[in-house]
Amino acid sequence: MEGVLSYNNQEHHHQEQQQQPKIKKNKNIKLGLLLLNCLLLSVGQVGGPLLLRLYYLHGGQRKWLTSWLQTAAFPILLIPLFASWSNKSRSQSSTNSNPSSTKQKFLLNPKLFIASAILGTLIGLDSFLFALGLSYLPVSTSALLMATQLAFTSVFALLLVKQKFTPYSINSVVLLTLGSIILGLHTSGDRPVGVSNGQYFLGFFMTLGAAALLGFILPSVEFAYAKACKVITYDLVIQMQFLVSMFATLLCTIAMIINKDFQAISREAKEYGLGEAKYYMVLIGAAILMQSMLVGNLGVIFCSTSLFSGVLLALLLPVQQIFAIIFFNEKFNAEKGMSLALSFWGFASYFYGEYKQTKKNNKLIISMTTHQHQEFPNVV
Ligand SMILES: Nc1nc2[nH]cnc2c(=O)[nH]1
Repeated sequence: MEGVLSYNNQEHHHQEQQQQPKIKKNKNIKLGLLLLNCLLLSVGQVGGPLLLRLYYLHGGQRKWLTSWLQTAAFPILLIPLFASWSNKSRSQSSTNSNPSSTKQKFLLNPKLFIASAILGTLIGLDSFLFALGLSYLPVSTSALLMATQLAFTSVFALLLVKQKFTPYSINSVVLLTLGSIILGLHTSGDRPVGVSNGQYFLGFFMTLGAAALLGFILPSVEFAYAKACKVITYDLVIQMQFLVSMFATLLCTIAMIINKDFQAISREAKEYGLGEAKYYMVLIGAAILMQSMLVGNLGVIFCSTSLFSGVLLALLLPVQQIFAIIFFNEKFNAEKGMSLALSFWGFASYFYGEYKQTKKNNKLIISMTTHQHQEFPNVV
């Protein structure tokens, strides 16, 4: 008996040793994916709205066109999708493994398909609200209203995915919200020229609506992943991103057709302040960057949580202002500096909380494994 136990112990130890590098490798892959998605989200969220603003600044007026641009670059997702498919079929043919699984290219079940359609329609609507706000409001007011986005995300994350809050994450939400409010409170760049009272208030409520809607969408994505009844892989996430963007683009395309926006593009290009070629470059650049933002967003939620994605978006608000200072010669003032400092502090607080939690979880796993190993040496 003792021999069997010690044999099983040895075997268990051997398997544990074998699994450890695998677990570590998976952890590293997930960390790499998280960093990549943070980068995609950051580049898109800073650059995309700046290019949309550049479109409005030099004569662009089409709201549904700018909404459409926020998701229309979704066909570029076919590149990673085809790369992954061909990679899989190559590795399967080389190992001669189950050929039927090669056919399983479409990973979404009906539940996820419906979720993607609903989320896509909501994102299309959010894009319109966001685009309208961007055209009627000064940057400062827009930032002030966008400050509420993280609060909305936190509340919906609590309701939908039972997000656990720690003193660090609460501190982070408060600091980041405060940072964005300070950003909005400076009154220098008030109502843009040519914007009427009515348009100003429309922009105000539309931006608030966009903040609330995205605050709802982010935890809903996490909710959809959790309720999918399926293991969520990154391949599946890209397929979902493709569908979500496709449905959002469909909504905006219908609105553009009704509004006769497609016919207006060439006319607008000819009259654009920076010239025709730059007009198209701005549109294409905005579309690619906004797609990058969406892909990064859904990816960050997959690797982490919707709350983290909301925290990152809030941090990027003052960073966007810094880039506006660099590229649009906007003024830098004390409020912008203070907002940036508070946002970095909030972000650092969130990270420290996560770091402490991960350390605690790791300790718990180690002590549980050792305990289980001592109590049930035969259990692998
Ligand atoms: N609501 C909302 N929509 C967006 N679309 C692109 N960026 C944003 C954002 O920060 N908030």
